[in-house]
Amino acid sequence: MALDIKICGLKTDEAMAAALAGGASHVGFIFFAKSPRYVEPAEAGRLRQAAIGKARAVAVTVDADDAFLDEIVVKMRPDMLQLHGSETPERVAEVKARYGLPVMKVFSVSEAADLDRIKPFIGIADRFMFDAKPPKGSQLPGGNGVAFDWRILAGLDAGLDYMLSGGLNAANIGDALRSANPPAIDISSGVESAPGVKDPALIEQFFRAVRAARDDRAA
Ligand SMILES: O=C(O)c1ccccc1NCC(=O)[C@H](O)[C@H](O)COP(=O)(O)O
Repeated sequence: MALDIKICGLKTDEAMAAALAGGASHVGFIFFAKSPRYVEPAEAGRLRQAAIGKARAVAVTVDADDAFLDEIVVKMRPDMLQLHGSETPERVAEVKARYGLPVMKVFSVSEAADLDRIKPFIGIADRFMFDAKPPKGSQLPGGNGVAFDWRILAGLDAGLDYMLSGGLNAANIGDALRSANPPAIDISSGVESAPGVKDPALIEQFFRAVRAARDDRAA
């Protein structure tokens, strides 16, 4: 089974090139002003050109209003919207209808009971993302480089389409894939040399680690 891989928080041509060279299926752009990964919608629109025909460009927003989403959709032309705030099922449905784009709804989790929160979104969100809860005091709902216990995902319905996210890196991706066998993964801090600074060498190393883990499983 193909594994989708999203590299999130891209801001430079070099990082985009490394993500695409590694085989990213998705590239993510952050529209949350407090994030060190924030990009202006027009700049994301320029950067995402390199991904056309290669990877899906994802706009990551946090409880964004229609005016901001309109600007992002017009200037960036995303292939998908990632809703990383406390959007309700009604809001997810509204966003999908307004833009006609697939929506990925994010849930921060730490224990199996947290997974029940997806129930009202089934049939509305196109995909889910499970990320770690932000550490106390963090200003960011995502991109914190913190992992959760991936084993809680093992009980999910086998057909559920989701991305495993939170604190992944080249050293732990093998464990994550073995523990949860997810259909897709997402990474940001784990391929950075400093907050918001993507390192092409770390991106390459991450893809190598993913391939090695998958080769091990196939052997
Ligand atoms: O990355 C951010 O700065 C960010 C800010 C606000 C909302 C979401 C954000 N990131 C979303 C992502 O999809 C990240 O890739 C995900 O949270 C995992 O991040 P990390 O633990 O650093 O790999």
